[in-house]
Amino acid sequence: MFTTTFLDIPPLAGADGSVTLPGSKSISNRVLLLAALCEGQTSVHDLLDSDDTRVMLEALRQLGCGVEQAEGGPLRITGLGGQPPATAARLFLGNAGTAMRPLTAALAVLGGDFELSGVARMHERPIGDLVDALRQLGCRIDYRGNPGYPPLAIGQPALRLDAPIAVRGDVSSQFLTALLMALPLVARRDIVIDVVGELISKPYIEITLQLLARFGVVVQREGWSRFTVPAGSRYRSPGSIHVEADASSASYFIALGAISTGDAGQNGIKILGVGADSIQGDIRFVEAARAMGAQIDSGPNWLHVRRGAWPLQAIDLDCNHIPDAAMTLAVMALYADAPSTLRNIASWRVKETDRIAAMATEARKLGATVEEGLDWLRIHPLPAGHWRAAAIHTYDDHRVAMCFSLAAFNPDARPVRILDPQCVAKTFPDYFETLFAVAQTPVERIPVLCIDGPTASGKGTVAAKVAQRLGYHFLDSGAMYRITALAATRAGLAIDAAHEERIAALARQLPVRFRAGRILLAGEDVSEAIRTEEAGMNASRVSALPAVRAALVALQLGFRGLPGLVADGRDMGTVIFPSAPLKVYLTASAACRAERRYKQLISKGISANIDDLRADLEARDARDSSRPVAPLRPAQDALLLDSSALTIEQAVSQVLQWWQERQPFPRAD
Ligand SMILES: Nc1ncnc2c1ncn2[C@@H]1O[C@H](COP(=O)(O)OP(=O)(O)O)[C@@H](O)[C@H]1O
Ligand SMILES: Nc1ccn([C@@H]2O[C@H](COP(=O)(O)OP(=O)(O)O)[C@@H](O)[C@H]2O)c(=O)n1
Repeated sequence: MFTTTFLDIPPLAGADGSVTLPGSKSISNRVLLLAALCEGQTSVHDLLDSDDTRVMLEALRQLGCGVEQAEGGPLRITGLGGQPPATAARLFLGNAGTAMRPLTAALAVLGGDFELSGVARMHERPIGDLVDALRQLGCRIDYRGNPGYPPLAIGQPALRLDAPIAVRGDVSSQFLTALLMALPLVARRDIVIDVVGELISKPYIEITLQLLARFGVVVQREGWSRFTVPAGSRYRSPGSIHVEADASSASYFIALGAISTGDAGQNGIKILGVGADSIQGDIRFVEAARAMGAQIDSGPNWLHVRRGAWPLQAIDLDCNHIPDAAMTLAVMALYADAPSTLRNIASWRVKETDRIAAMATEARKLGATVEEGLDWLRIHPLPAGHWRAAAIHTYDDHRVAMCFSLAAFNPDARPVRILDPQCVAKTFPDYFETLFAVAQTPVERIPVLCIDGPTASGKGTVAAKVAQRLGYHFLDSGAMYRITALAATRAGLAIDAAHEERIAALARQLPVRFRAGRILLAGEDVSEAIRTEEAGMNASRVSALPAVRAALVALQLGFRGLPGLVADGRDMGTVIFPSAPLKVYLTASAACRAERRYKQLISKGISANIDDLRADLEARDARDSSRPVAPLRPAQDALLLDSSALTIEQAVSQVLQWWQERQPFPRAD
């Protein structure tokens, strides 16, 4: 996940490949509970891993339900077979409404001695309507704190199933969902539920009914006001079940397939985890995307989207049935042949933010003409030659952030800045990583920031921090030479000109992997071994061999990936990335650098002598500067930064300021 204050997306040219989307939260927790309540074992595939699902699993374990997971395999739940589970338990359900409500209903009808509680915020979330409905049935539920709110105590019921049960449907559809999942456990006769008030969020009830059917219970419904759980209903495991990916999240990749082509033609985007037969309401976004020209094939649990009509065809659509996914249409409309109108979207005004205003304001920053009404939005296409680089404000709204990333495919090759990119965490923490994995762009469009300089000038420290602030990849090129020197020494090769070819051959095929900040050489963690002063000296020697330098070029170039790269070393700006838009030459006096290295070594518990260190680093400077190939010297267009009198933070700020001055965006703040 990008936790930076902004994320600059370079201009993107195409996309190709497949994406696996995170599982839907509402489906995940329903499936877990149903698997726990039925007979037999259920293999649950692609479960969403989130706080809410973890809380549910822990509760199910406490209730005596078998939960196993083999590495990389599905989760195996052994159901309780509708029998009263462990008859007493204290369940802590965090802030997971999708665990609290259905568990309350299920345990209340089964009976026992249970207590259900959560975090402070959970104790402010109402549950009175559900408790009232369950009490009509004869369930025994007491409030342990404020009436109408958790925590709750549940006892043994004296069930009365003859009269219809009334439940309010106009506050939260979760109360009805909870009853629908609990009542099949005790359906000795037909049980009727009457919904009081206009039922909201019908697509979520649809999901509940579909999942009940997968577990063998078919509920009859009359409109959206009366539901009957037939006598003799009984949960049966489907054996294995896939949790669908979130259909709203799919909309960004459906749009991506519709607007982009790949290097190798129109292979399109394959979306794994959700298919057109999805039980989620937002899957109907597929129809809207088709109307705009997308070519979409689908199968069980997958969609395949290719560009069809181009430019896209404008649409005029009532979006009431897909309020969340429809936001994606607003950005697709920028690539259309005429103005598109999205209607009946009044609910956008009361979501995470006023989404009508937000979409209009941000699209205008890109250069678009947008008209808005109380419950509609009209977006005019933005022709080539009129796109502007824009810093998109995201209003703590994940969907605004995800939608506007698609503007990076504009024909004018303008980058897009997304402010507060971590707002996507709400539903799709790795959204941008997933996008970058399939997006394509000519390599020269991927920005590189080079920091070169002598040893202990602070390059590595500053470069790593700059990379972190920008959300860019980080290349510590010195590490490549250090690893090569280590590999050569271990192979018994003296580091000299006589062994140049053999060491170069070794360097070309270094079995090196970079994982979570660690460096693995042939599977062994060498992160510490390459950091000794001796390893640094050997690296300096090995780096003077031209064939070795040539051998390491491809490995270094390979770090240039989306969204950008910060590279530190000796020749980043002069040899490896000569066209980088910013090159910094970082120095500090020899005395200062010796002192820094001394402190660094002492803090790691390595004994050192400051005079020796200074003599060593001056020798290293001399060798690095005087070698004929890629000598250490500032690139002609490098900016000089002497860090002798600067703190690390000051050096980082200076580099970021220079970087910002080269960007076409207004300042992030
Ligand atoms: N501007 C600075 N002021 C003070 N100490 C610094 C500064 N920059 C770096 N350091 C410290 O100097 C040491 C050497 O920095 P490092 O990044 O390893 O240098 P290099 O990569 O250039 O060899 C580190 O312990 C770091 O914390
Ligand atoms: N791009 C680079 C990076 C490092 N090197 C060499 O590799 C050695 C180790 O680099 P490093 O950056 O890890 O070393 P320090 O600057 O941290 O001491 C240096 O002394 C350089 O000789 C190089 O030649 N070219």
